[in-house]
Amino acid sequence: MGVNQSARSKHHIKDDEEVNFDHFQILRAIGKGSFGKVCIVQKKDTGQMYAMKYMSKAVCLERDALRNVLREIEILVQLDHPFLVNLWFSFHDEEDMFLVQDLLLGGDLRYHLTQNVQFPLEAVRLYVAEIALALDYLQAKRIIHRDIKPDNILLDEEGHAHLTDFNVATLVEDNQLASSLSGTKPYMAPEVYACSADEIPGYDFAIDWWSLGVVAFELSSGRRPYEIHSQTPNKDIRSLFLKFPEWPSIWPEPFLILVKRLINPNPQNRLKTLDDLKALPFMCDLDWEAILEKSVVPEFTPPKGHLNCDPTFELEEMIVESKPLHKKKKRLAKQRSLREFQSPSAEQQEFTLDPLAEEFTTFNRQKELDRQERERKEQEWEEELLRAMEASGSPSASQTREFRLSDSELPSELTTTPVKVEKPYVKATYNAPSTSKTAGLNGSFSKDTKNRPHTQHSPDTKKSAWSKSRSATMPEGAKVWSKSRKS
Ligand SMILES: Nc1ncnc2c1ncn2[C@@H]1O[C@H](COP(=O)(O)OP(=O)(O)OP(=O)(O)O)[C@@H](O)[C@H]1O
Repeated sequence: MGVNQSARSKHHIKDDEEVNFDHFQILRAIGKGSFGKVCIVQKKDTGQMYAMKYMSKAVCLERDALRNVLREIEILVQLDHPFLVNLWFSFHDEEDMFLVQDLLLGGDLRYHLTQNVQFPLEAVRLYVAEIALALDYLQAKRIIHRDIKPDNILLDEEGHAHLTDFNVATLVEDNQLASSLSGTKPYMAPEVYACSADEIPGYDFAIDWWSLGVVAFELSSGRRPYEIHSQTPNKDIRSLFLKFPEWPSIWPEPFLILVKRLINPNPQNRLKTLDDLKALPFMCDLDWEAILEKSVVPEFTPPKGHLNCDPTFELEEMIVESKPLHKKKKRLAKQRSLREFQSPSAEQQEFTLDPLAEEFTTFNRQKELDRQERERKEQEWEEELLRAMEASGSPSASQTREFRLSDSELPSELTTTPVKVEKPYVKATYNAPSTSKTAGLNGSFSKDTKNRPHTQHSPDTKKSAWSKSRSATMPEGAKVWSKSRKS
């Protein structure tokens, strides 16, 4: 479904307008998670397609999951990597919170496992390399994902892997450890369980590399190294880790070494850096630059011609859903006009349902990219001007630069100001300092184990990494929604 040029200009969004639900055309439902649903959308002004995940505020509140979503968004706005599912926009309305992300049409690895795809080792090698690049990037930003599993690795149409779902991710300060029992049981590292049993003070990035090892094992054999399910008691899981897994005998030695180094119960001896991975015999002849540029062709290409997802999501949204997304506009308009006739106290009630609304981070990556592009062009223009002046015998570039105003001398809203000085004319460019806003999340995030099979989330009680990360800087496009609560 295309949006032609005139239709796009009709949908032009003003610079000062916040992105919202009306800016997207809903195309079809493609997925469902514990708290939200996912559909394909098209941005009306640009025609660009995205995946839009939307979560009911009421449901999240009821299941004590609101803080996790706010936290996920705060982490996502800081990230941009070829092997992550990147966030483009986040916003909310009275009913839902929306995350608009890269659209990955190749399906998740869990879907392909259930379709009995037998991944060749070459394919697994590339997944490991791509996810390892993403982990290395996250590690540099001090983020532990904590939920690496086939369900959270989405393929694009060519078959490249992208890590998603930062719902239980955490940000740790230097020399700090994470400590909560978070993740999905069969993929959780031994030290996560040991920490929950109070035997160790915490764990670090090494847990993500363990999970990557479990994923590599599963993709290459169709089973996991240890027989662990969501109901397996933690103490039984811990005794399972005392034995070595049964390694498939058909695996070639270099691949076996890779998996053994990842699934090492001792985090000190585990493979946990990109450099260590690159040095392994199974990985050492890879062209890592080409991998990062996605120019290595994946061995497994997701089937084209049909959506790689369960088709029942679409039917469910159309038939069963009591608040279907495609009827949202009408529904909200009706509710809003109804509210106009209600007492202010009813309006207050709405806000009591939405206690964290003021901490929601609205985000617009497009705006940020546009700003960067504008700055790049201004910079180019200035350099060209200086070159031309030098060539024509005008004051040298260094002399000319003396005429530039410093940032502090210019009004903050100024982007480009021609300034007249003694001849020749000099253009002073205001290079806006990268502004940062501080996230306003309070406290730790909550436990929401009840309705989420295989997944446990709980607060990092032994330290408050997240509360420390409250001062994390965010890109220009991010801002904390600041509508004051009516109380
Ligand atoms: N960016 C995306 N592009 C394409 N499909 C997606 C995208 N994000 C999610 N999906 C699909 O939608 C499904 C549901 O996604 P969602 O993140 O809500 O669920 P989940 O990871 O299973 O959530 P949870 O772990 O919270 O239960 C995924 O399994 C995936 O197949």
